[in-house]
Amino acid sequence: MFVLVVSSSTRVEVSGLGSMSSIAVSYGPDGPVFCGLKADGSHSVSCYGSDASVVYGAPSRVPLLGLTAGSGFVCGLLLDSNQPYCWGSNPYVKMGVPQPMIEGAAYSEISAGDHHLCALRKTQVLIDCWGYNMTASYQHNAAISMITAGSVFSCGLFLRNKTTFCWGDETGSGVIGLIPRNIRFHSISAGGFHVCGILENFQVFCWGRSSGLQQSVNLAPMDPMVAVSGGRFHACGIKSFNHEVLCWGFTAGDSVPPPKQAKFYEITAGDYFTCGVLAERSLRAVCWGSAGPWSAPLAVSPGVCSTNPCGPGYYEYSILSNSNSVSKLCKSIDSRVCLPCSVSCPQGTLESSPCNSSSDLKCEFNCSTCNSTQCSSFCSSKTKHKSLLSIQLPIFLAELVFTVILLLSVTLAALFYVRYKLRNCTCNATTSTTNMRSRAKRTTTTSSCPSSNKDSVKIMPDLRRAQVFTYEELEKATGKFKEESIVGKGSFSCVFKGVLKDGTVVAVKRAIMAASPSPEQPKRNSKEFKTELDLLSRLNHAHLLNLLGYCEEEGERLLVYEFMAHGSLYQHLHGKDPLLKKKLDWVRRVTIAVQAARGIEYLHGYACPPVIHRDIKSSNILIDEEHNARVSDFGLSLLGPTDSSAALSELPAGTLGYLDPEYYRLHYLTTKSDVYSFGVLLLEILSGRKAIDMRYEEGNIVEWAVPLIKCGEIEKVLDPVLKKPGEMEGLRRIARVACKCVRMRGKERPAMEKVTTELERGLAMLMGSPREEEAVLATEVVLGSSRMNNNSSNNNNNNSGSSGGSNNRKSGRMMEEMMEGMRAPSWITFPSVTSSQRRPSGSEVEVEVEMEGRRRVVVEEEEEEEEEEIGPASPQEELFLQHNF
Ligand SMILES: Nc1ncnc2c1ncn2[C@@H]1O[C@H](COP(=O)(O)OP(=O)(O)OP(=O)(O)O)[C@@H](O)[C@H]1O
Repeated sequence: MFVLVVSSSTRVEVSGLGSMSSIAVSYGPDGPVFCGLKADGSHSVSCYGSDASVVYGAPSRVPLLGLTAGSGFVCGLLLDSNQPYCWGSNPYVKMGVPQPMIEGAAYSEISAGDHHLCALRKTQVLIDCWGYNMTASYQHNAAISMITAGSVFSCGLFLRNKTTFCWGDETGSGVIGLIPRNIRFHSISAGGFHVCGILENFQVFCWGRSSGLQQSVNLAPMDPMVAVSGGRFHACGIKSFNHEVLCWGFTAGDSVPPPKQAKFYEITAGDYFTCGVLAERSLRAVCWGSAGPWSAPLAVSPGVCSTNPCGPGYYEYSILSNSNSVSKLCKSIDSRVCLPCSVSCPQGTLESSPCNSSSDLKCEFNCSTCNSTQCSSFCSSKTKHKSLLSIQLPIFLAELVFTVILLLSVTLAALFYVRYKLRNCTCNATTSTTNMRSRAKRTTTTSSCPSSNKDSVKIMPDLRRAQVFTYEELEKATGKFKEESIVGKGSFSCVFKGVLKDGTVVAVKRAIMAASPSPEQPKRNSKEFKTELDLLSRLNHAHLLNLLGYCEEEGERLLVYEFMAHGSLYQHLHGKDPLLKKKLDWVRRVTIAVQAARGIEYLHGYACPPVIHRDIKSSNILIDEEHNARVSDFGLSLLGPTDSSAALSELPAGTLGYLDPEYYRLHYLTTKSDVYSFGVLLLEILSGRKAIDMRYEEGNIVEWAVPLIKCGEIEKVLDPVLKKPGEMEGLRRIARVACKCVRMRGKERPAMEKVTTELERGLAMLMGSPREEEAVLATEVVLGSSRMNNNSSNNNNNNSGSSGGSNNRKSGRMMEEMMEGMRAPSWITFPSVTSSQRRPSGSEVEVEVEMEGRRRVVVEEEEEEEEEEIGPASPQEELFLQHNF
C-alpha cells in the first residue's frame, strides 16, 4: 500500500555546530569529516573525510552514546562510563577523556564549539566545560534539558520554563546580550555566531550577529520545523510538513545545495557543511555544502539511544531487516531511539493509520479529491491493481510465468555462450601477455616524446587490458561490501579487500556517491574515476599500482586493483601499531623511497605526454607482499604538456602539507610539483613525522626539518624510534636531496631522475657499498624489477647477462634476504634494467623511438642541472609558508 509519512510533529530535534547527535561533522584546516554511529546496535563510530587525524583516530570499537564535533576534533559520550572521549587534533581540547575530569562525573549530553567542549551532568544542574576560554564548572539552580555550543560560546535550555541562557565569549556573536528573555523554546541549536531555536508553534527563531553578511541567518523561513541545526553562518532545518531540508543564511560560492525531495530523520551542521540521515530504509547519510565526503557507505543511526520510554508524541524507531527480524539500533534491550510523531497529513492526503508507540502517522492520497499528477497516478494504479486482481490475474500470471521461462532460457544460453568463448580464450593468454609486454615496451622506448612529431608518439588509450567486472561479481568478492572488508578510506572512496572467483585477492575501490544529483560532486567523482581508469590502463611499471579492471553500472563506479598486502606507507609510519614503524628500518625506508621515486620518474620521463600525479603522499605509496612500494591513486593526475619543462595552468588540488607552493600560489603546475610533494614524503620517511602535525611547535615538516638539515643537524630530524645507522653519510645525502626537492621555485628543484639517482647512492652507502658510484646498480636490481618489459634493457645495456626476468627475480630474492637481515656476504653489482631505460641527463643521448612501425634514432640534448646550495627563503616566501601551512 502507498504510504506517505509527512507533516508536522509534536517533538523537535536539534543538533548543530556542536550539539549531541548520532552524527557529527568536524571542520577546520584539514577539511570536513562526517562521523556517524552505525545502525547495527554496536554503537561504534565510523568517519569519512579528509582530516586523517579524525578519520583514522576514531575509536571504532568503543561503544558511544552520541557524538559532537568542533574544529579538527570529534567527541563521543562513552556508553559505559558516560564520560566524553575526543579524537582528532585541537590545540585547546585534550584528546581522549578531557582533563581535568572530576572523578565519578557522569554526563547525559555533550556539545562542542570550535575549540571547547561542554558536558551536562546527569544531575542536570551542572555543566563542565574544557578548552579555549571555557574550562570551568557552571552550577545552575534549575534543571537544564539540553546544551548546545557555538563557535566560542555555549547555551543551555532550562527544563521547566524553557527559556535559554548562554555564556562564553560575546565578541563577534552578541548572542549573550541578544538572548530573547521571554521566548520559550522546544529546543535550541547554536551555529558559529548565532543561535536558532524552535518555538512552541514549531516556527524557527534565530538571533546573534551575522557579521554583516547579506544573507542573514537570523531571517529564518516561516515553515514549521521539527529539527534545526546551526553552521558557521547558516542554519538548516527539517520541515515538519514533508521532512525535507531547508537551509538559509550564507552559503559559499561552490556550495552543493541540500538534496531535493529527500526526507530526513536527523541533520547536523559543521561550519560550511551539513549532513543528514535519510528517512528511508537504507538510513544512509548524505551531505551538502562546501567540500567534504558527500555520502557514507553505511547505515547510520537516526537518533541517540535513550533508556527513557518514548513519551507521548514519539514513536520507537524500528525497521525490519532482510531476515524479517527487527534490526536493533541500541545495544541494551532497555534502550531505544525515539522519533517525533507527525501530527497531521499534508493537504490532499488522508490519515490511513495514526501514530502509535511503534510507528509514525501514515497518510495516503485522497482519491476523491485528486488534483496532482502524483495523486492521479497513485489512484489509477490502485484502481488498475484492483481490476487486475479480480479479472486479469490469471492472464497476468500466465504472462509472468512465460516471461520468466523466456528470460531464464536466454540467460542460460548467454551463459553457455560466454563459457564456450572463454574456454577458447585460455590458449591465447600467452599471446596476449606478449602483446601487452610489447605494447608496454613501446611505451617505454617512446620516452623522448619529441615535440616535432608528438601525435605519433602519444600513448594511445588502451582500455583492453582492464577487465570489465560486473557489480554482482565484485559484490560477491567483497562479501557485499561489508564493513570488515574495508582496508582503507579516502576522501571520495572506500577501498575493500575482495577475493575473485578464481581466488585472486584484489582491492576494490568504490566511489562514495552523492545521493543527490548535485551538479559538482558526481562530476568530480566521475572525473577522478575516468582519469584513474584511463591513466592506469595506459601505464605499466613495477612501482605503479596495477589496475586489473573496473565496473561501471547504474551509477556505481568501481576500480579493481592488485591487493597490496602491507597497506600504505602512511599506515606504517603513522598507524596505530608502533611496531610497524620500528620494523621499517632505514634500509627499508630508503628502499621504499627509491622505488616510489622510480614510479614517479616513469610518469614524468617515460609516459608520453608526461603524467603529473598531483597527489604524492604517504597514503598513496602502497606496499605489496614482497615489501615493494607502488605509487597509487591517479584520480587527480593530469597529462602534462609534451614538453615536460612547460607548465599547465591548473587550479590547485592535492593534499595540504604536500602541495607545491608555486602551484598552490600561482596555479603553475609542472612535473616539479610532484618533486616538491616527493621531497615532503622523503622528510616524512626520515623523520617519521606527518607532513603537517600540529602536536609539534613547528607543525609543518618542511619548515621544521629544512633549517635543521641545512645547519648540519640531521640527527635531530631522524626518526627517534630507529637507531642511527653507523654510517650517516647515506642518510645525509638523502636529507640533502629532500631539501632540494622542497625548494620554493620549481625550476630550482631537481628532476625526478636526479632524485632517484641520489637516493640510490644514498641507499648504497647506507648498505655499506664500497664505491658509491657503482652502488646504484645493486639497488636497481631489487627495486627496479621491470615487470613491464623484462628484456627491454637490451636496447642500451651491453651487460645483458643478468637483465632477464629470472635474474631479476633471483636478485630480487637476494635483496629481500638482505633486507630481512640475512645479507649476502659481499657487495653484489648487477647491470640495471631500469637505468638503461632511463633518459640520461647531462649529456647527449640517443633514444630509440618506435613510431608507426618504423624505428628511428632521436638525438636529444639535455643541460646539466646546476648543483647549487639551497638558498634561504625570502621574507615573502617565509610569510607565504607561514600563512599557508
Ligand atoms: N590496492 C590496495 N591494496 C590495499 N590497500 C589499499 C589499496 N588501495 C588503497 N588501499 C588502502 O586504502 C586507503 C585509501 O585509498 P584511496 O586511494 O582511496 O585514498 P587516499 O589516497 O588515502 O586518500 P585521498 O583519496 O583522500 O587522497 C589507502 O591509504 C590504503 O591504505
